Amino acid sequence: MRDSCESNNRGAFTGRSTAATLLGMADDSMIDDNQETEALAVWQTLSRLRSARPLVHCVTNAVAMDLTANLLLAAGASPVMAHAKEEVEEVASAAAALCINIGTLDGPSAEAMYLAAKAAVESGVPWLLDPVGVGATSFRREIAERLSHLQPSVIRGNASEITALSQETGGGHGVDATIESWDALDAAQDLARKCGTVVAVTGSIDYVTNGHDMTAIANGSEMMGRVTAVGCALSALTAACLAVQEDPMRATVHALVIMGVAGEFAAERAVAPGSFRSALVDAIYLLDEATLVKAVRIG
Ligand SMILES: Nc1ncnc2c1ncn2[C@@H]1O[C@H](COP(=O)(O)OP(=O)(O)OP(=O)(O)O)[C@@H](O)[C@H]1O
Ligand SMILES: Cc1ncsc1CCO
Ligand SMILES: [Mg+2]
Repeated sequence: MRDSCESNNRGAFTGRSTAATLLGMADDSMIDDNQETEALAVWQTLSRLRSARPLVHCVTNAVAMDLTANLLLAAGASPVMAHAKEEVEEVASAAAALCINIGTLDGPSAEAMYLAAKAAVESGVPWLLDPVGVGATSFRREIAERLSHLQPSVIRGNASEITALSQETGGGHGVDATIESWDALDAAQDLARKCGTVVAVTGSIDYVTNGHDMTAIANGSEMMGRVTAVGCALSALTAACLAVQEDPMRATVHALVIMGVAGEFAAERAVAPGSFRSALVDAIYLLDEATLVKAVRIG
C-alpha cells in the first residue's frame, strides 16, 4: 500500500517487474516478498470465509442474483437474497454483511434498500453499495446519492459509475464503463473522502482507496467483462470479505484479488463467455494458497 498512485504505467501493469516499477522499487526481490505477504493475507481472508460461512444479505438486481448466489456459495459464504420491505430490516440486522446493488431499481426496491442500509448501520453490520448505472438516469442518481450518505463501508463500481457518483454527473453506457479505471482515480478519492468510506473502482486494473491511501490490483481477465454481473457478484464477494476482515480497505483488496486470480484461472480453462461463467464459479471454489502466491499482483 502506498500514499498515492503514480500516473504513469497504469495501463501497463502486466508483470512483477512492472509492479516493481509502479511501486518505485528497484529490486524485484522486494516486490516478490511484498507480493507473497499480500497473497498470504488474502489466503487468510478466504480461509476465514470458508470456515465462518457468513450470512451475506444481498438486495441486488434481477440479472445478477443467480451468479451472485452461486459465487458466494462457492467462496464459502451463505447468501440470502431478500428485498421485500416487510423483511429487509430483520434480514439485514441478522446478517454478517449486506450488499446493496441498484442494477434493476424500482420504487419498492429503493425503499427496501434504505430500510436495509439503515438497519445494517444500526446493528453494526458492514454494508457495500454497488451504484450500477448511476450516471444513466436521474432516478438512479438520486437513490444512489441518498444511499451513499448512509455510511456504507465500501462503494464499488466501474469507472463510469464512480465518476458519475462522485461528480454528480451523467456517464457510462447503460451499466457498462466507457472510460478506463485509471481515469476515475481522482473521482474515487473525492468520493471516498466525501462519504468517509472505502471506494473500489474496477476495470482492467482495479484500485481501492480510502481517500488517502491507494492500492492497485492487476489481476483479472478481459473475459470478465464479457459475462454480465461479474462486477455485481464481486461486490457481494467484497461484502462477504467485510464479514471476516474488519479493515474495509484490506477486505476490499482481498476480494478483488480473489476475483481477479479466479478470473485468470478460469480464462485459462474456458473457451468463450458461456463456459467462462461456470469456470469462474469453479475457480472461486478451487482457489488455493499456491495459486494465490503465484498470481497475486498488488501495487
Ligand atoms: N479488461 C479486463 N481485464 C482484467 N480484468 C477485468 C477486465 N474487465 C473487468 N475485469 C474484472 O472484472 C471484475 C468486474 O469489474 P467491472 O469493472 O467489469 O465491473 P462492472 O462493470 O460493475 O460489471 P457488471 O456491471 O457487469 O457486474 C473485476 O474483478 C475486474 O478486475
Ligand atoms: C445488464 C444489467 N442491467 C441492469 S443490472 C445489469 C447487470 C450488470 O450490471
Ligand atoms: Mg456494475
